[in-house]
Amino acid sequence: MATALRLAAVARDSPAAVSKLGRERALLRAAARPGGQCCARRGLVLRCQSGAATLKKGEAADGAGAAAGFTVVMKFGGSSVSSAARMREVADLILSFPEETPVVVLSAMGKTTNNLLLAGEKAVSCGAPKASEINELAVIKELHLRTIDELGLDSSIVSGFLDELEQLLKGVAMMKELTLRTRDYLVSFGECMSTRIFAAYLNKLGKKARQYDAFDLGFITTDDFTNADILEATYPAVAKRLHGDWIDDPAIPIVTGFLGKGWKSCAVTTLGRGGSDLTATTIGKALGLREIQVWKDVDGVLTCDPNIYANAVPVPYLTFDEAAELAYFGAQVLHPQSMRPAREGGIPVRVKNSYNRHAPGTVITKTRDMRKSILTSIVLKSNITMLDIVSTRMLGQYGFLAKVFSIFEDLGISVDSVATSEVSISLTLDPSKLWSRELIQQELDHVVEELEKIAVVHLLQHRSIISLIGNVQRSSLILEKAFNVLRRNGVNVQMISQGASKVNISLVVNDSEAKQCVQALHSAFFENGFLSEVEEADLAQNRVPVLVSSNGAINGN
Ligand SMILES: Nc1ncnc2c1ncn2[C@@H]1O[C@H](COP(=O)(O)OP(=O)(O)O)[C@@H](O)[C@H]1O
Ligand SMILES: N[C@@H](CC(=O)OP(=O)(O)O)C(=O)O
Repeated sequence: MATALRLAAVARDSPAAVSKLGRERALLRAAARPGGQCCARRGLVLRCQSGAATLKKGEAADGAGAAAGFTVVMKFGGSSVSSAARMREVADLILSFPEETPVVVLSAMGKTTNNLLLAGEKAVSCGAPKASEINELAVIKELHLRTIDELGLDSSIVSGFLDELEQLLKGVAMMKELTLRTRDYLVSFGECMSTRIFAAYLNKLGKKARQYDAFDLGFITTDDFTNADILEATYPAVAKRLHGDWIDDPAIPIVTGFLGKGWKSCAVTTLGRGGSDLTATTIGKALGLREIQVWKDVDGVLTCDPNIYANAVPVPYLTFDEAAELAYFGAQVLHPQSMRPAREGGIPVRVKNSYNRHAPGTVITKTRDMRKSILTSIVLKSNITMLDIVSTRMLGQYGFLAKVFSIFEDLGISVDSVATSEVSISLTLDPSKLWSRELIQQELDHVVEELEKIAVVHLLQHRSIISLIGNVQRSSLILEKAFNVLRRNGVNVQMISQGASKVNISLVVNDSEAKQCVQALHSAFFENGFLSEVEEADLAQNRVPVLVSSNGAINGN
């Protein structure tokens, strides 16, 4: 009966989960294995929580936050909590919203994740006696101990983790090997320490806080180490735990971003770089909260990457679809998968600047007013690989596309943008793969080898995808303007692709000309009065305002 209820809750939470019930059943059995409430932190395998995914009757994931008093998720990235001063600032920011009862999600401090990865890589080849001397280990120790000291906390909060980290690096050095599983365990130290420091600091300020490791809280994932997917059972498990703890003893939850627990391995997993955004939106959906806030070091989602072009300006509103495309095509500001739970839960996401808290930021919702919108943002993904595949079969022979894509399927490589004709296909390889690993030359050679059995293949490297995220109804105008700019700059576009949702037009150019293209496109679309010219023309033609939903459907005229 309890299992049936749990499955019903999973099914209600998301109809898509129904198809996964077999796996969920096994997962629920795994979650119910004895092991106590508390996961053993030390060691690569975590004990499974007892009844992690149970829901009592009437204890729905939807609205559980409201019942427990939680109102928002506030996620702070590494840049927001990079020092003691920043932790003070973030605590002050949270306390400046006394009307809110937040669930707080934190990333690792500053560049700690990068440093942990570098330390792991160095450990593989440095030899066990030298593992303690790895420079990045010293940087991590110094940062965390200094932060503890400056916040007036007890060093025992992190000293056990720092000792264990050193032991782990020695182990890697002895084995001369860093598996993906060990890599995930290694990087988990960053979030485990930042959240403990911050929770202790809030408690010191007199604001009751409770630290949670996501892998202990109910974040259940696939076992795809370094790029795990969150499973449906996570939602009721997280809701139940946060809700229950709040009822027993109210305290602000401080949750590790980025981490989960593999459903088969019971080991620590990570959600891909930047995965704390996904942790935040998952909690938002699990608790049915009013809003999900992701606090960054920029004034919201910008018209392009400020590192590529400093004149980028904030985009005030986005749909979930626009934000997802933007993230998927390489805008580092959001994790590519993070919009999914927010969209499913219908919960607005607000991207804010923790260094400039009064800036309005970007609000991401299902629909938005598109009256004045033409181009929303320009995204650049460099160093991608493009394949030109021309069939050696006769014109009109069917099955060519199927054959090509079955080769990619067999080799486990995802394809991203595609343009086709009767006998040829141009495609780029999925940049989301690059979040977790580089496609190595060997793999590319193998793809070409397989494809050459049915086609003539050209492998083109050092290409960039420029993605124009914009208004569904204005694609001709966007294309006209973009091609004008590119022609004036002497750039030849090598591939064009417009997805079915039409919020994204992708152009492939050479890496060497890509930055200059983005700058020229940005100044043409956003800086030279183009928008007002179009607006005036629209007014003259009496165009009617439209709303566009996140799936691209047009509401209104
Ligand atoms: N379109 C964009 N809008 C805003 N920031 C962007 C964009 N593209 C890239 N970025 C980069 O993303 C960074 C913020 O994301 P991230 O580093 O994940 O923040 P955090 O660590 O605070 O979560 C910015 O500092 C900026 O350099
Ligand atoms: N610390 C992890 C997870 C994360 O989300 O970080 P950030 O919020 O700083 O992008 C990373 O660096 O990937």
